Amino acid sequence: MLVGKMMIDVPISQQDLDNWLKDLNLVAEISNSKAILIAWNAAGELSSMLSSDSAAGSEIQALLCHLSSNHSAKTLPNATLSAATSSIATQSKAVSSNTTSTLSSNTFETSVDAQLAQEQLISPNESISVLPRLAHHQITSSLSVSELTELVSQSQLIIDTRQHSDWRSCSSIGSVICLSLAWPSGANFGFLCFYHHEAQGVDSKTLRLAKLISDSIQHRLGEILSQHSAAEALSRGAPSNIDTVDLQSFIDSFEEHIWMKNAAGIYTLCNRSVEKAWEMPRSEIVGKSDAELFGEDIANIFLEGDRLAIESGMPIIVAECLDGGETKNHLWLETLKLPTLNPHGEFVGVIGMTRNISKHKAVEEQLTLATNVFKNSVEGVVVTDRHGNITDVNGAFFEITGYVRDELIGQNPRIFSSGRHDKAFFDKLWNALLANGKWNGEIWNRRKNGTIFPQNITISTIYDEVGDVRYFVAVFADISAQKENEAQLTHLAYFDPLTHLPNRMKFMMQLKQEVRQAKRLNLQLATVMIDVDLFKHINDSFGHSIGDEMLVELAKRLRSQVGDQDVLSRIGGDEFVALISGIDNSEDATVAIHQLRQVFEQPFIVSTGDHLRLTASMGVSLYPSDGTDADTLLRNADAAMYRAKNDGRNNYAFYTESLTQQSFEHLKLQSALYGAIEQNALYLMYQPKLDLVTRKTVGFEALLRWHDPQLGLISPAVFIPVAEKIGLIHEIGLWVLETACRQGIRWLSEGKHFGRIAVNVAGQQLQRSSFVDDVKRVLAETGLPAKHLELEVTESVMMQNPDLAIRDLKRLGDLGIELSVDDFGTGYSSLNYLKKLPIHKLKIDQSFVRDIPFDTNNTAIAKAVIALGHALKLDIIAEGVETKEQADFLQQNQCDQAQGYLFSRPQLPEDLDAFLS
Ligand SMILES: Nc1nc2c(ncn2[C@@H]2O[C@H](COP(=O)(O)O[C@H]3[C@@H](O)[C@H](n4cnc5c(=O)[nH]c(N)nc54)O[C@@H]3COP(=O)(O)O)[C@@H](O)[C@H]2O)c(=O)[nH]1
Repeated sequence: MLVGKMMIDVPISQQDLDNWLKDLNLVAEISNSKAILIAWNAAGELSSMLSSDSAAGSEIQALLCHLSSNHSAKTLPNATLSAATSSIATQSKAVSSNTTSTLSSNTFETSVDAQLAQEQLISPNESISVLPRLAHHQITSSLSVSELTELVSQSQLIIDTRQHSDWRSCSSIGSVICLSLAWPSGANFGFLCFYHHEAQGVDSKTLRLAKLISDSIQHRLGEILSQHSAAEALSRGAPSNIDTVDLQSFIDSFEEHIWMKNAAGIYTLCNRSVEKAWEMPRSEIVGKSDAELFGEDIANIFLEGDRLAIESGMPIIVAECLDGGETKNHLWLETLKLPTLNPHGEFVGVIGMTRNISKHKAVEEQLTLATNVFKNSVEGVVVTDRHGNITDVNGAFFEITGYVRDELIGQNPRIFSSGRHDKAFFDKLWNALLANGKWNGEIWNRRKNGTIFPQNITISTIYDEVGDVRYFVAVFADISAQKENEAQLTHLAYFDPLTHLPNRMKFMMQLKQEVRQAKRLNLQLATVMIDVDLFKHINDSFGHSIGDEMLVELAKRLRSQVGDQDVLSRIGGDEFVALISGIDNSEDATVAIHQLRQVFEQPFIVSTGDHLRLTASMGVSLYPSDGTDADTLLRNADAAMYRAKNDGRNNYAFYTESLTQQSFEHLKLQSALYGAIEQNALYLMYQPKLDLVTRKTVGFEALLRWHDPQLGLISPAVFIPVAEKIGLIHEIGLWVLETACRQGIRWLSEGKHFGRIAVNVAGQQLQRSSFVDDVKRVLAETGLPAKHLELEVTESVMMQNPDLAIRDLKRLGDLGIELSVDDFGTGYSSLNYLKKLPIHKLKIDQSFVRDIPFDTNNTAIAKAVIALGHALKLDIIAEGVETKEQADFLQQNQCDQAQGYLFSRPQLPEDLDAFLS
């Protein structure tokens, strides 16, 4: 059975109020008590208040406060309580504005004064203010009328409030009767109280009288409701009987499920949608209860919704979820439940209109899920509008970037720019994003604290219904740790953990790359395999940790001996391999080997304090002569190394055996050259230079000679390049200059005229920044006037760095030294530079002098050089003149000077008297 306690909004006439007040006064008088009637409208507002004693305001207030505080103390937290007095006054105003419920003379007055009086009357005084305050909403909604009535009916007759736990605090009331008043349907109307300030003041007789009045009022309420319903129906012009067939057709036309249950909860009506949804015909639905149709669990859910609607007395919307079991989806229903009354105001049942909102719920669930994913994602998420302005970011984003929300909303993501990517990168990104709707890649961005970090980021375009760009969503992960791990793994994969040198795999990659480049640029390479001799003995005798120490130190030493462009790798326990690039021939490789071998000259001082010595065997293969691919080069270097080992260790070998021989020669030469100066093995010879017209001596060229006790006479054409390679050329060059200058001084002191002594300057000498100062110092130290000195610099050296040459040669020229371009015609001279160079003379290379005047090419070149030199106002000297024909030709073609075997071979100074005047 459904129980209805709805609020009913039917106005009460003044006449009825007056009559009820009279009854109240009468009983109050008979029983020597005070009476009060309080009524509510459908909105839960105080609509009528009748009192037998207009002066009993504080008692009424206490009564109200007591009832409400009693309730609110149980159900409402104090924090929800708000100032009450004005609210009660407002209620009074609502009462006064209702003309049908105007209060009689001994009710509260409706005039403004009376309202004010009432406001004062129910304003909190000292004693009341300690009670919880009564707010409008507490009476009207939080403390519902039904609850209040329930409280009232529970305490029908309290003869001594001090003995009653609920009433003990209400000190102004000694005894009280409270009766609830209801409409015929059971809906609350209000309540009736008789009270006395003393205990026992209200007795059972008063109770009987009160019940009489209560019954009378309730009876009258039934009549009022009937009259009101009839009048309403009349004014609407509604038919008294609804045609049920038409009604059925009407409700069948709705998609929603429409049904009606009577007061007993039995279905009396349903539409076609219900039949379809419940998969049963109307005949099986009508006449049955929810429990009969659906079983107890579902029935309870439906009945709970009905109960809420009936209790509230108003249409309500309830959402009901029916469990679809494990295999099926839940069914979500949203039902508008409307409690209905008959014309007599009696509850007759509930009308329901149900929609299936499962789809809506599913979308809602998806949204909740998406929101939670967004919030809780460990990846940073940033959303921008189509202009790129940030509209949302998630928590992970803050954690990763260090920004807070307010700093980001409305900003453009370019504030994270690290500067690592150029415009072309972002152009590509945007093109992909706009063309494909998606872009994924790695970006370096900047945190708020300025540090930059790598992200793996996916940017997606979100379009609206018409396909226009609405948002961009970027989801990214900070991959700093991943990058570090990758770098560590790469290092582990490609580098030796002990020495941190590239390992075999890395070496092979580099070797392959170098071979490709050497092929392209026509270069040569040397691969040097280095195997430490008998390293096992070190490990066995001193332990592996000492062995490791020595390998680390050895790696360091070897690394310091190879160039920045060269590669040094540890490919095995005691095996290293060096890749030397930028070599022109096997001699260059020999020089590199010599340098590598030097690292074994010093002992290795290990942590035990021991001074240990190592030697190594080395094998060399050259690209392209010993192999044109990486594998072959390494294999052949290895084979050469084994040959060196077999030859007694502490040795080296070229893969091509003849090169090994050459290399040994070269090394011998190299070693011998180191001691040549100290051993006085170097000396100078002088070759006269003559004026071609007068045939008089104009000078001598100083030519270096080396006679080694073991190796014999060695040509400067052989040892000067070696001296350059091993860095001895500066020392040797200075010795030549000093020796030539001293010879000049000697001749001067002997009164011999020699013109100028010409000294050859190697390229490396000129490149040295101290060269000009060195020359000045030698002139100063020897005392030779600069006008007796000439320096010969080859054309190719001058043109290597013409700007530097111009600067230094000018300084030398300013001293009074004459400058000649040696081997002219063998290199490429820029005429532009040539005319800027502070030079005095061009020397036609002997290769062009040979066979003139018979060789037409050389003849033409010689003529051209003479013409060019003269055009630049330079003297021309021809070298290597061996025949009279050559001399005649040169003379006829205005060549100024000549030197060569025709006139004299290079000779010792004491043999040159014939050329000195
Ligand atoms: N940096 C230095 N280079 C030097 C020095 N001394 C010599 N050199 C250079 O070595 C190259 C070889 O020199 P050399 O063997 O001395 O040969 C010179 C002459 O002896 C030779 N010559 C002279 N006349 C004739 C000839 O009629 N026929 C012929 N076949 N050879 C002849 O020519 C060389 C001249 O050299 P240069 O005038 O310098 O071109 C050589 O390049 C020397 O420059 C030194 O102290 N420092």
